[in-house]
This record gives sequence, structure tokens and C-alpha cells, in this order.
Amino acid sequence: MKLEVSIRKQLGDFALAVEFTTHCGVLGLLGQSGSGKSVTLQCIAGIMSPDGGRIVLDGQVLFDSELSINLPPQKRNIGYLFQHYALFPHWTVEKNLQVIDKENAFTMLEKLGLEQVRCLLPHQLSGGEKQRVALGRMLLGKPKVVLFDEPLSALDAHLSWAVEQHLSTILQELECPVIWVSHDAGEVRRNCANICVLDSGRSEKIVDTATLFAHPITLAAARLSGFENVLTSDQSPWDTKGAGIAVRGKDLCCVQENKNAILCDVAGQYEDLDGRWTVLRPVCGDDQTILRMKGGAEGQRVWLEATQIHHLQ
Ligand SMILES: Nc1ncnc2c1ncn2[C@@H]1O[C@H](COP(=O)(O)OP(=O)(O)OP(=O)(O)O)[C@@H](O)[C@H]1O
Repeated sequence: MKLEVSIRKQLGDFALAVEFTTHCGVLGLLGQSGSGKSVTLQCIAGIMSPDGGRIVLDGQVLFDSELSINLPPQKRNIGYLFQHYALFPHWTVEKNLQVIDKENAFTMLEKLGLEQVRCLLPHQLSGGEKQRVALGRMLLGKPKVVLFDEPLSALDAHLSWAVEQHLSTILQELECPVIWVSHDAGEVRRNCANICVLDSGRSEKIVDTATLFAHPITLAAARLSGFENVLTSDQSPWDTKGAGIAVRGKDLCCVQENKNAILCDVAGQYEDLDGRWTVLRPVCGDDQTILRMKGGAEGQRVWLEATQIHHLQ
């Protein structure tokens, strides 16, 4: 099973230009808010029409601007799990599933752990239960591609963890391309084999998840993969070739003066769940440049060294 996407879409000032090919397995679409993740899914699902390009699923053309092909959503066989689940409000959980596939509805209820709530109406369910009903409806439609748009974003932290466990079990059984949209680095890291970064509407080359987090090569990828310090070449206090650098906070440390160290003012310190952090301002940098170092610093001015710097293209 192969999904090929190569599309453009202009929405006011926002320009989308996305290109990727994905096979069975989970592809994470990772981007900041407003980077075009939902628009991309809507174009694939057929809810929105691109201005140009092609979408081909396993040899079947779903969209082709030159050939004037644009299949409606119901002919695309794509399962789309929205941020806000579309359930029929006056039907019980069981009926919401039976309307898609009467024969297999009960098995799906069992699989998703929904037997206890099968006679309830959607408004009587928790967020996690609603999400599972929506997932069940989608899976009963036997989609050829599954699209998840921020599937955990409406749930609180505890519930989100439980639903994520459920989703990852289901995902292992699916034998089709899955696209998981998120702006949460941890979520895509745990669930996606490969990642496509979207930066202001433009897709970057797909990379495998481990590589993206260990060695990001673009500014957007470094920011989205949780590097605390991502500086353009103009901002960087270190010698920088290319677009800029990325340094993890744990790879910065205070040292004695030496030729590789940079002089910084300590701008502040704070605590979060990961412990203490120090905010530093390089003396040679502009006012906008700040660095975040894991741990505390003694004194108002320190020499700072980076044990590992990632150079970005
Ligand atoms: N129907 C529309 N008409 C006009 N502009 C739109 C429409 N839908 C989306 N946009 C614009 O397209 C851009 C991308 O939106 P999109 O919803 O795809 O972002 P996103 O990456 O999914 O963001 P988020 O993570 O916040 O959901 C935004 O600037 C948005 O305002």
C-alpha cells in the first residue's frame, strides 16, 4: 500500500506545498500551530481541494489537477479521526458503530473496551470513551489510509496516556498507511516510525524518527524535536556554517575560561519538572540571543562550553 502526495494550496497569505510518499506504518506530520497540518489532511481526505498537484493511493488517482480528477471523500476510502469527534448524538454507542458495520460492531466494542458503555449516548461518555467510539467507527469502515488529527489533544494528561496505549495497540494491527498529525514531539517520537516536518506550509524530506531526534538538520526540525537552544547563524555565538545550530540544554556547561568557551551573563534561573535551568545571554550576542542550560550556575558572569553542537543546513 502506497500513498503519494504532491499538492499546493493557497489560503489567503498562507501557501501550502507538500510532497511525500508513505507506505504501511505510521508517518508523523510534525509542525508548529498554523504550519498546515490539518489543511494537508483535509486535502488528502477530499474535504478541501488543492489548487494543484496529485494524490495517488495504491495506483488509484484520488486527485489530479491536470487530469481534472477529484474524488469525493466517500469514494476515497480514507479514515479520518478529527480533533472533535463526529458521533451521532441521539444514538447509543452500539448504534453509532452498527450503522457502519452491523456484523462486526460488537467485536469492535470489545476490542476497544467499550462493552460497559455500549447503551450510553455520546454526551454521557468521557472524552476518552468518545474518542474510542470515533476510532471504532473509523476502523469499521475498513479504510485504506488512516488520518489522525491531534488524536490526544482534547484529553487531559492521564487520559491521554491511556488512550495513547490503546491507539498504539490498534496501530500495530493496521496494515495501511497511517498519518499522525501532531505538534507534540513526545507523541510522534513514541508512535511514529518516520516523520515529515512541516515548516510554514512546506514539507521537509521524510526522516526516520530516531534520526530526527538525534540529528535534526533543519531549524524547524531542531525546534520541533525539543532542542532547548536553536539559533540561526546570525544569533549563534559559536562559529556556524549553514543555517544555524542546535544545542541541547544538557550539553551546555560552565567551565574555566578557555578558547572554546563563550562569556555569558546569567539572566535568570528557574525550576520545572526536569529540574533546574539557567538562562544565559552571551556577552558577544545580540539582545535577542538567549541560551538555556540544564542545571544551575554560580555567579553573574560565566564561561560556557557546548559539549555537542548540531550544525543545521
Ligand atoms: N478554510 C480555510 N480558509 C482560509 N484559511 C485557512 C482555512 N483553513 C486553514 N487556513 C489557514 O491555513 C493555515 C494552516 O492551518 P492548519 O489548520 O492546517 O494549521 P495546523 O498546522 O493544523 O495548526 P494547529 O496545530 O493549530 O491545528 C493557517 O494560517 C490557517 O489560518
